[in-house]
Amino acid sequence: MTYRLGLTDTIVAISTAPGAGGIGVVRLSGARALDVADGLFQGRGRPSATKGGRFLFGRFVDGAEETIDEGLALVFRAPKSYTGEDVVELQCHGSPAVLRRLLGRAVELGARLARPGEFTLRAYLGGRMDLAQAESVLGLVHAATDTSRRQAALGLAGALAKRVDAISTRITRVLAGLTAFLDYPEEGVPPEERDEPLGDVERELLALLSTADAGRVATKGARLALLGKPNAGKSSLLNALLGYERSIVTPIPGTTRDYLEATLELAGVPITLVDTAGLRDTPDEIEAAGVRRALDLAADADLVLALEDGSAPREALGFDPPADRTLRVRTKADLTPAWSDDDTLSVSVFSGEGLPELREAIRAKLLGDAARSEVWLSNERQTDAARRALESVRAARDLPDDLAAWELEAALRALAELTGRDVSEDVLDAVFANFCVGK
Ligand SMILES: Nc1nc2c(c(=O)[nH]1)N(C=O)[C@@H](CNc1ccc(C(=O)N[C@@H](CCC(=O)O)C(=O)O)cc1)CN2
Ligand SMILES: Nc1nc2c(ncn2[C@@H]2O[C@H](COP(=O)(O)OP(=O)(O)OP(=O)(O)O)[C@@H](O)[C@H]2O)c(=O)[nH]1
Ligand SMILES: [Mg+2]
Repeated sequence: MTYRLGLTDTIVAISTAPGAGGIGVVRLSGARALDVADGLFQGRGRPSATKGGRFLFGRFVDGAEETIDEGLALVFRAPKSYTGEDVVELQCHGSPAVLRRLLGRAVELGARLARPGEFTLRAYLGGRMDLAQAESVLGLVHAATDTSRRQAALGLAGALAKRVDAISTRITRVLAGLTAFLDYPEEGVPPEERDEPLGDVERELLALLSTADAGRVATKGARLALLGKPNAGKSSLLNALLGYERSIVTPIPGTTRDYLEATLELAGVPITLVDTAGLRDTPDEIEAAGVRRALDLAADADLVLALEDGSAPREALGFDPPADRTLRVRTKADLTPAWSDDDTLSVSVFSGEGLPELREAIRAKLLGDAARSEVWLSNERQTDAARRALESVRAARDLPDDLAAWELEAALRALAELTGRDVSEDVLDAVFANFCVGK
């Protein structure tokens, strides 16, 4: 399927969520939107005779002029609309039956059902937003937490494109200098016109790339696995973080056998907590399977909480925690400590001590410095483009002027791809395929 086909069609879709709602919206966009609206709406005036930015009250009628529902027709005239084309919104009562009849009537009158994301695709192709903004629309539609909503809202306002454009401008300036000097190779470009600005560009790209993990975590959420020896207090900590007794706790080592998941929101990030079987060698086949599973879960987790009982003599963890994504936790801090360690957070689920610090440490580990950054890279497509730009800039720094110019051009292309000024149809297909119909 390619999106470029059918761009002259007038499209229609139900834009509100499925199910009953106070109000439902059917949206039309394209050259014939006003005609189609004329054919199914009867009010004091005709949509085609209405100025942009105005609405009409009336009734929606079927082919036999029977009333489907009463409601509003909102008229937007090209180019002042979401898509940049003529748009009519039919706002009716939000029942699936009404919405389907309206949709069917619009199709009878010549509109085509919109594909997922097609309204936003038209807005993009019409130059009303860049690709990063279109992805932010998707982010806003799917925002599960306030952090992801905020990032998407910033993206929609063009914050990412603005930051990328600033980087591109610096590269372009260096490139212009290089090109000017290409005719006089014996002189060479002075460092303040080449090495210094490229160093700045490299640092800016690195800073931008450091936000990618946070962007991914904010949109997709993170998985946190609790690991440790039997009786370390894993299930107790899971329950304490959740605020309810999800997992069985007993004084008997080996209580948790299969893993168990629960979700919560922490620092605006959707988190899946995974409780696992205590790590030990055991002849019990079921428990041993649970232990193997625990190790697999740790390998896949975004963050591992490695728990050790602070009230008992310290023993080996029983596994190799992944260094860059582990937080070490000393449990049962309300009891007399048997050991201590500066790199370990002490918590007690009984007294509650250390729990706020643990939440903060989780937040810092997942979001890092990005929490302070204004804009984040929010998906793999954007991150990949930024990474390629960085590679080219780095390569350019070590190359003679003529080859460096070639690399800088590649960096500029990668950045243009990031904001979507230079993308292939395949990329567009991939981006918009994730949208829902009506967006
Ligand atoms: N009813 C409704 N609500 C909605 C949308 C919509 O399409 N319909 N949106 C869809 O995502 C979002 C708002 N986004 C929009 C962005 C631009 C225009 C628009 O018509 N812009 C014109 C006119 C501006 C003006 O009159 O000042 C323009 O920019 O030229 C409409 C919606 C969220 N709420
Ligand atoms: N005093 C004290 N006891 C705790 C604390 N956390 C857990 N315990 C006790 O330690 C015992 C084991 O706790 P669990 O949460 O079941 O430990 P686990 O790591 O899930 O154990 P397995 O499922 O067997 O691997 C229970 O008796 C808990 O009440 C704590 O903070 N303080
Ligand atoms: Mg347990």
